[in-house]
This record gives sequence, C-alpha cells and structure tokens, in this order.
Amino acid sequence: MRMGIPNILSIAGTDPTGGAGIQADLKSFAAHGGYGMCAVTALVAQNTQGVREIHAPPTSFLRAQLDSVSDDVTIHGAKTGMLGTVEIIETVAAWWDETYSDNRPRPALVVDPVMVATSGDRLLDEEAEESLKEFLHRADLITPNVPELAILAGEALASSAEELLAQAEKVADAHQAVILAKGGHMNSDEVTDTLVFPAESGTRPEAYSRSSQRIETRNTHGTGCSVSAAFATLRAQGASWQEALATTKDWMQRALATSDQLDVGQGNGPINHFPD
Ligand SMILES: Nc1ncnc2c1ncn2[C@@H]1O[C@H](COP(=O)(O)OP(=O)(O)O)[C@@H](O)[C@H]1O
Ligand SMILES: Cc1ncc(COP(=O)(O)O)c(N)n1
Repeated sequence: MRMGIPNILSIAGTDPTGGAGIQADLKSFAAHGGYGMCAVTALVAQNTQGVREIHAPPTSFLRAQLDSVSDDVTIHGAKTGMLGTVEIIETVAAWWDETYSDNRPRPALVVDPVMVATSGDRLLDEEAEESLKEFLHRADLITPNVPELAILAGEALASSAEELLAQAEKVADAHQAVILAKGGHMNSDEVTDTLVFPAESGTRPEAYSRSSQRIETRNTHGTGCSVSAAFATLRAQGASWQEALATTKDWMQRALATSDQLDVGQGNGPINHFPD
C-alpha cells in the first residue's frame, strides 16, 4: 500500500446542489481518504430535478486548468466524468497524451462514461459518442451503468445478468480496460456490480461481483460519479480490484441507506457521502 494521502483529480462537470459531478467526486475522494482536486469541463445549472443549462468555458481554459494541476502537483489517480462535447474530449485526451508521453509515471485513469443524468437529461452530445470510445483506450477502469454499457457495446439494453456480462467482456476487450458493470438499472431485488477483465492471450481472469439488497429510495443522484471517484482513490492507495469493489459497494449501500438524513431538493436527492 502507498504511504500518505494520494492526490486524486476529477475532470468533470458541476452540480450546484452538490450531489453529482465534481461536487460528488470531491466528497467521495474525501470519504475514502484522498486529497481531492478538480478541473471543470462544464458548468451545469442543475438540481435534483433536472438540468436547466450547460455552459462550457473555452477548451483553452480547460487545458489551462489541467496544466495548472499537472505542472505543479503529482497526480496519483484521476477520473473523468461529464465530458460533454467532442472538443472537450479531444482537449483532455491531448493533455493526457502530452503530459504522460515521457517517462513520467502515469496515474491510473478511471473513466465514468457519463451520457445521461438520472433525470434523463443528456450530458454528452450524441455525436461525441465515437470520440468518447476513442478516448477509452487510455482508461484503466471504465464504469458504465446499464444504458451506457449498451451504447459502448453497440447493442440493445441488457435484460439479464448474462447479457450484461457478455457486453462488459466485449467492451473490456475492445478498450483493453477493466469494466465495472453497475447493476443499479437492472430490474432485480438485488443490485450487483461486477468487475470484468479483458482477456489476455486467450484467457480471461475471473470476474468479481458484489451484490446488495436494493434500497427503495429516490436518492440516487450522483451514485455513479461517487462510485468511480471511490475506485480512483482506493486504487491509488494500493487496494486490489477485489478490495476496491468490496469497499465501494459496502460504502455505497450505507450512503444510500442513510441518505434520508439529508434534506436536499424535491427530486432525486443525493446520497450521504459520510455515512459512518
Ligand atoms: N437502489 C439501489 N440500492 C442499492 N444500491 C444501488 C441502488 N441503485 C444504485 N446502486 C448502486 O449505486 C452504484 C451506481 O449504480 P447505477 O445506478 O447502476 O449507476 P449510475 O448511477 O451511473 O446510473 C452502484 O454501485 C450500484 O450498485
Ligand atoms: C455534472 C454531472 N455529471 C454527472 C451527472 C450524472 O450523475 P447521475 O447520473 O448519478 O445523476 C450529473 N447529473 N451531473
């Protein structure tokens, strides 16, 4: 395990009500013992009920934010969330490729392929889906929910655990990355998250799953953001894939179960990032 507190960078959009995006990431980094940093891709006027407006600053300014961090701070782990447009994806990709082109140690990268918010609002331009797929070969871990996994696999929505696993294997092989297939959108009493590994020389490492009882709550705003941020932190601390999955899933269960202690908004409220 690495000693000290790891520096974890979120590259994502904002949520002024504090439940999703950058704001959720920073809380999740802190909850898992990371030092949180962020570069904002887009300012989003949203709340627990939906998205009202999106303002993306010029990509030269995003690049300036990213360079400001990497010129000064060692980044031990990174995650991307809402990338929004082709231009933003290309800016982050160019920064990543140029920053880590030499012998500089490359932090692990978690990509949450954010496409549509819980409210149903689009957070990624439809024409940016292909650019996002190209971006994915930089990822160590990709964390799609059921609809995002279907788009990445180029197939219809998975309707069984077997179909979900097959799609995750296809995407893992296509991008040579580990997939966290999240089961929140499946129609089942248990919610199962599964880590699927790419096949190496014909053999595929065993997949790991963690299940929990489905919690009846509307407070699911920002769950995906928080899970990918937790993984980025735990892996930077040296946790194994299996440990990171167990810790994240158990924490998310408690964060959802105690979310009614918060009183935030009238729609899909946030989780309680600090349940203990
Ligand atoms: N109702 C629920 N009960 C328990 N866990 C849930 C529930 N909904 C989502 N989760 C957990 O929250 C995380 C996010 O899952 P999911 O809803 O599939 O992704 P997203 O938030 O990206 O749409 C996963 O770890 C999943 O297991
Ligand atoms: C800036 C931003 N990034 C991501 C999400 C998705 O979060 P969720 O799907 O959990 O609502 C969001 N609503 N806003």
